[in-house]
Amino acid sequence: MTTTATQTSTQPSTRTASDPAPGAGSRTVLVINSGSSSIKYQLVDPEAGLALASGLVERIGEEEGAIIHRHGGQELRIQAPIADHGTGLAEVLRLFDEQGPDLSRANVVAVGHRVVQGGRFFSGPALIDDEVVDTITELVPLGPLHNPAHLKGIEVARELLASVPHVAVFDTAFFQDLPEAAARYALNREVADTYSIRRYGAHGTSHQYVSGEVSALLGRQDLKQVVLHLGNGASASAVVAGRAVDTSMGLTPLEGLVMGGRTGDIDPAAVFHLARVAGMGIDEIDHLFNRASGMKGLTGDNDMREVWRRIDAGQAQAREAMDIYVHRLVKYVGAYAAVMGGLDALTFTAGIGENDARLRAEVVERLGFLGARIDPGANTERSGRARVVSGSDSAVAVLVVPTNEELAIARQAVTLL
Ligand SMILES: Nc1ncnc2c1ncn2[C@@H]1O[C@H](COP(=O)(O)OP(=O)(O)O)[C@@H](O)[C@H]1O
Ligand SMILES: CC(=O)OP(=O)(O)O
Ligand SMILES: [Mg+2]
Repeated sequence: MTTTATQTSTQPSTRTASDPAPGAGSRTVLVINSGSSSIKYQLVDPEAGLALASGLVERIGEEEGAIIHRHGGQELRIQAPIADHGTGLAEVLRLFDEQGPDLSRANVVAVGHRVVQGGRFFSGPALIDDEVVDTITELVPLGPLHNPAHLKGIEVARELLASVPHVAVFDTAFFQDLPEAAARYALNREVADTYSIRRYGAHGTSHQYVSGEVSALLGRQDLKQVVLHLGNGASASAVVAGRAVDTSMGLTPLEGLVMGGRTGDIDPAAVFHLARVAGMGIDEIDHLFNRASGMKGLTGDNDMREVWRRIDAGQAQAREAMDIYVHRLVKYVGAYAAVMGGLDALTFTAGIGENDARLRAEVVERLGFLGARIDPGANTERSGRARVVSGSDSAVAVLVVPTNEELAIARQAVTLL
């Protein structure tokens, strides 16, 4: 295990307190955002929009894991293998004990848990009890990469922080009342209804938060918006006047855009074909589509920075993979503009959306037919702040808005107290 401590100024988009002690009487929420191979966390003062501490557990289950814990302007980095999400979270709580801030003195009023798949059961945050845990467990087949991680996190957190309420905030909640034409597949009605097969979407907490920030930034509530959440998982949403009208993830977070390791859209007949002709089993195909495809399956690496390095080194397959990624994005933005009958604002968010100026420029260039024009200066600015990156001659406002699922989760969690 190696440990390094450094001064840091890189922080999530929640303002970070240089003085780690929350103001007298201010309430805080500990938010746990378990991804497929990582845990992001923040200790948040939801009223002030202030992160008192934040961090990240990376590469869970791999040979070389890492934990980054930030608070009071300090960043502590620990390198060690992390077996699973339960171990990772226990380690994070130990770091709070050892490095601070002291959770017992931080007036923690709730623990907020991100849960990707809530199926048709949750249209808002839920106080976690055994019944809610059972429902999240039943939904594992519809959130195979995420719900098992959330369950581990919930189990460990409820055990170690037993005196505060735990709240689940679902990625699917924002999409619960999608128009039926967007949510229902043209699958046999009886089968679809018996097995609850419909579009549930995901990343909804992020799409709701980011589209709300865009409305505030542009000073308009009636916007027709497309939000592109481009992280390791990636999704697009169409939002009209604050309500989601379509989204690219479907029954599970597999459908839609090209992702780090997931195919996104693919003809379901590929499944029949691989089973019949290649003799593959259903779990093998699941792994192939969910983990061994996307940018990783096309180039050998799921990190967009590495894909660009390979493009710059002249690797044709990497350039082709980027073309597939961009093509899919352009297709979705065009389709959603048609669905909404126009497009006022196009926003990029999450790890790739926020940081990859080159990708944004390529996508906006291809959307020139809609009148979209990038401002190269604003696009390549490295401030990390929410901003408009389109030119003054652009018919569509193009923006970069850092997502903050943790702050949004904290704000929703306190509504239940
Ligand atoms: N400067 C950058 N340029 C391009 N991609 C980046 C950059 N920084 C981070 N990323 C991408 O962001 C991804 C992670 O995004 P994130 O939203 O944290 O995903 P997740 O929540 O799914 O883990 C990484 O896979 C990496 O490809
Ligand atoms: C739903 C989903 O894909 O989440 P993430 O991007 O955090 O893996
Ligand atoms: Mg994410």
